[in-house]
Amino acid sequence: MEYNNNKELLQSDDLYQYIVETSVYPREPEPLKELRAATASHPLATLATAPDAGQLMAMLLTLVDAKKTIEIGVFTGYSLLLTALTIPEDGKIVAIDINRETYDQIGLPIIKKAGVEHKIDFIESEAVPVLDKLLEHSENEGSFDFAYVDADKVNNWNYHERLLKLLKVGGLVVFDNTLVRGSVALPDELVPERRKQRRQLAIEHNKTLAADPRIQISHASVGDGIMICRRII
Ligand SMILES: C[S@@+](CC[C@H](N)C(=O)[O-])C[C@H]1O[C@@H](n2cnc3c(N)ncnc32)[C@H](O)[C@@H]1O
Ligand SMILES: O=c1cc(-c2ccc(O)cc2)oc2c(O)c(O)ccc12
Repeated sequence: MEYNNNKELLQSDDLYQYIVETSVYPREPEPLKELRAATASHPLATLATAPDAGQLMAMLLTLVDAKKTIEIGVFTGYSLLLTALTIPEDGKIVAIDINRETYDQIGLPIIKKAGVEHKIDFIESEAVPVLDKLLEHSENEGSFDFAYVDADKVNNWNYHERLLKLLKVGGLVVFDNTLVRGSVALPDELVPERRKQRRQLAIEHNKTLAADPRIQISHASVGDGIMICRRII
């Protein structure tokens, strides 16, 4: 076993390029292309949701007819814009990030131009208190169709517990970065130091999700890995 230094999960960069060039980029809406290009020059550009993971997310949003959604972790807004473009005109997204600078500077002008800003309620805050506030109003319980979690990994279980209460039965929570560039399958000694903590958190979170009887799961090896969780009870 050896450490795969490819940017993506697949063992071949050429295969990843084949997938995005033949199936993802040709179908990617113009505003998302523009946002991906605008994000590329940011020093933290790799934080953005991968376009192949985004395409699967758009399919999931469509399949569950998502109208009311939550997003935790916005950065410049790639996954937020794809959600806003996918849900209906009267759909709503509660978008939470501790810092709105990259959203305001890079994402928002493109989101405004795309005509979907009215669907977004951006809240600049730690996410846990926002979810707790939503749960104080009983009408929010079981009312959301979809949630996307792409923020601080230490809080993933706190998000999961709260989101399960906010989601309808049949609703989805999708967690990003569940495979940490493939490092979850490697012995600790082969993992670069900078990735060890994220890898350990992902291994524990994936294990807990797999044991949670309240959800159906599917672990998809797109982007950096996404865990799709469907509330079943
Ligand atoms: C990986 S980026 C999100 C990428 C985004 N989904 C996209 O497609 O571009 C993670 C974001 O989570 C935010 N974040 C980190 N910890 C947070 C917390 N405790 N509550 C809310 N947002 C947080 C960061 O500020 C950062 O913008
Ligand atoms: O360090 C990362 C890297 C990613 C990442 C890797 C590969 C992709 O195709 C997309 C994204 O995403 C991250 C992330 O979402 C995060 O919250 C922290 C770090 C990273």
